[in-house]
Amino acid sequence: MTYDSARAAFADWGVDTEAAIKTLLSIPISVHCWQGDDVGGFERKTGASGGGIQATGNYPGRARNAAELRADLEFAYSLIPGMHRLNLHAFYLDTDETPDRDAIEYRHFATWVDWAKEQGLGLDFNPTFFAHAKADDNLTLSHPDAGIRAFWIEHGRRCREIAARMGAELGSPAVNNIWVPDGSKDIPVDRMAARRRLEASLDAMLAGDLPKTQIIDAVESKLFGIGVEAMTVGSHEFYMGYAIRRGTALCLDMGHFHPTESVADKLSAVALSVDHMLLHVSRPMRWDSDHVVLLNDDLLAMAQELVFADLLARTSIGLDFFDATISRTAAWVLGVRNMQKALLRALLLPQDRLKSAEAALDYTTRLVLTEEAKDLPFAAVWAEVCARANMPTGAALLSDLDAYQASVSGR
Ligand SMILES: C[C@H](O)[C@H](O)[C@@H](O)C(=O)CO
Ligand SMILES: [Mn+2]
Repeated sequence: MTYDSARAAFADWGVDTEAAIKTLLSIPISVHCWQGDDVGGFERKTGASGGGIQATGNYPGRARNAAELRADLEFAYSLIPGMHRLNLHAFYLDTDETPDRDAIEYRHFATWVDWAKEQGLGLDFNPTFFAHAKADDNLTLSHPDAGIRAFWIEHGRRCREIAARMGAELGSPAVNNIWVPDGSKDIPVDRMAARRRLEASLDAMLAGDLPKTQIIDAVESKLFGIGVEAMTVGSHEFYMGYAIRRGTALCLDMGHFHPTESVADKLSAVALSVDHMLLHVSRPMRWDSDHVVLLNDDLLAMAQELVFADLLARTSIGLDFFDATISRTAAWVLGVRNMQKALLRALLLPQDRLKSAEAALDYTTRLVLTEEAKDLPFAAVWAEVCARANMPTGAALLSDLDAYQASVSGR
């Protein structure tokens, strides 16, 4: 179907495709750097990821340094319509120096900022509380040892300063997301003490106001991880309460809840108590497996909630998956484009008619419209978005992805 016919088909439903395209192109997606190198980071001395997160697979082409990662990202962005962000973890510093985590400084990330300026990207940031000897107990900010807690507090404090400087340099606040792996493999007897220590460490780390125009602090909960099956210190209830008490943003990772829970359903509930939300868009399979996101029901529901609940302006959309069994650049491109397709579909739905039917308790109309709308020509509008950006769709996308993959597979 041509775009003009699609536009007319949507107009019959009272939907303006041009308005939908304009909104879609205004939504930045924060692309996670860690898909490009299997969450390895570029410190010159780390071992395994630890913290219960691990990429599996050995596909050729992993980025081995910041320059390779930037080249891979540039390629990925070249196939993603719109202007986006990069989500950088602290252990992706770009320097010949070997500062420990409690000694990193802005200058160790300056090349990333220069590059982001050149590319017109925003930056987001994350302290890295894993892949380090002082995280080997799967305890960091909640560690019983005050010295270890102090080390991680200093790391987190420095990361906030770095993130704020990035935000200032780029004129767009950096979301600084805090995820710690802390937990217990077997049943603990003093959960309260661990949670009190985490709260106190977070308070120490987040002490001192930084301008909201430069940084948005966020906290990320998790249900469980490998090696911390019995208890995660930073559970959902812990961080939801913390975000409300301390006024931070709350990160909802789609892989960090029980598999039967709908993370989309949480958005409107959380939004009543928390000003800003961060999404880690992911695809858990049986557990927090971080598969590449598909255009599936979970993603469509998430996008629909963002649009219908009018939450786009106060939700940062980040991705969090890593698959080393396929081309890493293809994983990025596919994942981001799927998020965009889901948003576009939500923007193209007859929102007002659906909401009116629901408000009138006319569930028949709501169901019929919902189901019939599934036949609308969304693909033609997406193809138009890509054509205007000079980017391929369909099988032609694969040729571009394959060609780039071939150029890096000798790494
Ligand atoms: C690398 C990320 O910080 C990490 O994936 C975290 O966000 C997470 O989701 C851990 O399970
Ligand atoms: Mn996450």
